[in-house]
Amino acid sequence: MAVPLNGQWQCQCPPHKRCCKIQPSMLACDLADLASEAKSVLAAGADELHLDVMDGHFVPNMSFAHPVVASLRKHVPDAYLDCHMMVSRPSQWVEAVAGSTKGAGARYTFHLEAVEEDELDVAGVVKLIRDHGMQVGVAIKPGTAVEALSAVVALVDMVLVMTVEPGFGGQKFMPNCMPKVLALRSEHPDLDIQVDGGLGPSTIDAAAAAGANLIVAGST
Ligand SMILES: O=C(CO)[C@@H](O)[C@H](O)COP(=O)(O)O
Ligand SMILES: [Fe+2]
Repeated sequence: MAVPLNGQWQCQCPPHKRCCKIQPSMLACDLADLASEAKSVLAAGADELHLDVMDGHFVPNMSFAHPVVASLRKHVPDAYLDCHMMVSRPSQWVEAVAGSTKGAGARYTFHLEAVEEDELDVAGVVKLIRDHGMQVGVAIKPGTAVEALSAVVALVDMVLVMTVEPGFGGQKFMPNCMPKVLALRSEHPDLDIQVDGGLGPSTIDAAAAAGANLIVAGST
């Protein structure tokens, strides 16, 4: 949890690897006023900014992409940018996103389901992201079994367990995804586990009890 300290927001978690963070999804804001919306959630204590990039192919919706992220970065040079890449062939955008997020740190979270057979394999995508200086997240959709992550979980910094079908904000939290969080947490006590979709006051407890420590919240 972040609290104000000497005019800045400081994380109060003990100095172990796992820390609880709230990551507002900027998809829910007035995108025509993205910079001031971002500054306002950071001033209110948001730990990181969650940026939902959608390509209209991997998901049936489009949002914004790296040119917008690059413009936003100039206004929030100190913010950690948590890029949730809902895109097909995730390796193709690594260089562009690395360029647009340069600064205080960024994570490139790609969907396991989006990696195509004729691009790099999953380990190759992870390496590419690291080689470009970003942290790595891997995401799974509600219908993807947690076992699909077994070969990749040791390679990444974070796992995102989607709690709605990716593509739209404002959907209902799917509690039936919690056993996946529980299974990951029991195997990986120090892993950063993110949940995304329908999180708010009435659902955050279930997610935290299952072991999620990174909470994305858009419409809430
Ligand atoms: O990735 C996504 C949707 O695909 C999310 O990040 C949503 O934008 C979260 O919004 P709420 O469900 O909290 O309204
Ligand atoms: Fe997201």
